[in-house]
Amino acid sequence: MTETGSTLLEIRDLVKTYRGGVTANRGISLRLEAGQIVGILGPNGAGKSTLLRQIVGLTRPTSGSVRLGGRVVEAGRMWVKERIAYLPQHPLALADLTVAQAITYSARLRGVPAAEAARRTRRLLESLELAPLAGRPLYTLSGGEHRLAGIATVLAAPAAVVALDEPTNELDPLMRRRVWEEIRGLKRPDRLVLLVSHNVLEAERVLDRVVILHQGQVVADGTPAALRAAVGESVRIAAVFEGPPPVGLAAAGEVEERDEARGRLVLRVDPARVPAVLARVVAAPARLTGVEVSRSGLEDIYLAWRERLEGQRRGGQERHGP
Ligand SMILES: Nc1ncnc2c1ncn2[C@@H]1O[C@H](COP(=O)(O)OP(=O)(O)OP(=O)(O)O)[C@@H](O)[C@H]1O
Repeated sequence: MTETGSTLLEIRDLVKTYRGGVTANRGISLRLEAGQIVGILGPNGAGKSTLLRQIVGLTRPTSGSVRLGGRVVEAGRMWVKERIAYLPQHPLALADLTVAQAITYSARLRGVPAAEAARRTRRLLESLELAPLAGRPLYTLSGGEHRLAGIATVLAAPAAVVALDEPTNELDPLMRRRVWEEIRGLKRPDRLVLLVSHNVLEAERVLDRVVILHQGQVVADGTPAALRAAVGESVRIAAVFEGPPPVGLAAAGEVEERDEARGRLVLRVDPARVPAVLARVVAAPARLTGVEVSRSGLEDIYLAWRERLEGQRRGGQERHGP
């Protein structure tokens, strides 16, 4: 947990048990600071959306609290609406409005003057390539178009806390890139951007801090660099051969993937071993058609944490973390 004087959002011992008995969050405590973009990652059902909905005040915690600037967040309060902008995973609001109306309305709702709201609407329609859809009601849009329109409504008047649930879900690669640029552009010393994403590789480029949830608990929390160091720095060597990959190029524990049919061999090695292993890959008695060497990224960190947790569960251990 990061301890500084500039905590904007304080989450204490948050527990959420839904009617029906599913416990989605089991005692989450976090201090989140302004000036950061924080990613909440974790497998399906880990409790990410539940956490986000409690943070924005839409889901009431079973116990524990969420405080924004020291005040308990409660749904429907004007001060909460003014300070938190939220993109839900399945947006339903404003469905009868046209794309342009929804963006403008959202800006006006947060107190943006009419002329400025119109200017922002034009800019967002342009940058997110929504101009051809400006006059279409939201309910007529495709999944990806709807998501882009939702992002535009949030960006029209970004608040002190911007909470985005899967902002790039259903978007094509070009629009994903645009949206990541817009998210990066949201970073300001007085604003906290929180996002849930499964696009770990893309998220990594914008995140200052990563919180990994697993079964409703925080299992890792830190900068991407710190989390990388915690799981051990390693280098990934992905080689493609014509025909089945040769054996014996690396130690058994270093082989992450072997695909006989595609001739693909993925190794994960200690940085000091890279020259020796690469030399063997290149000198192997099979035609090498491609090789890619990369440092471990957030996706690897994430997978390593999952492996570790599953190992602990199999071993019947109670303790989480490295
Ligand atoms: N309204 C609800 N009523 C009952 N159970 C719910 C409700 N919403 C979520 N859950 C359950 O709570 C758990 C956590 O769900 P949540 O949506 O927070 O996970 P998530 O990490 O966001 O998952 P995903 O990545 O699949 O979106 C899941 O087991 C889910 O089925």
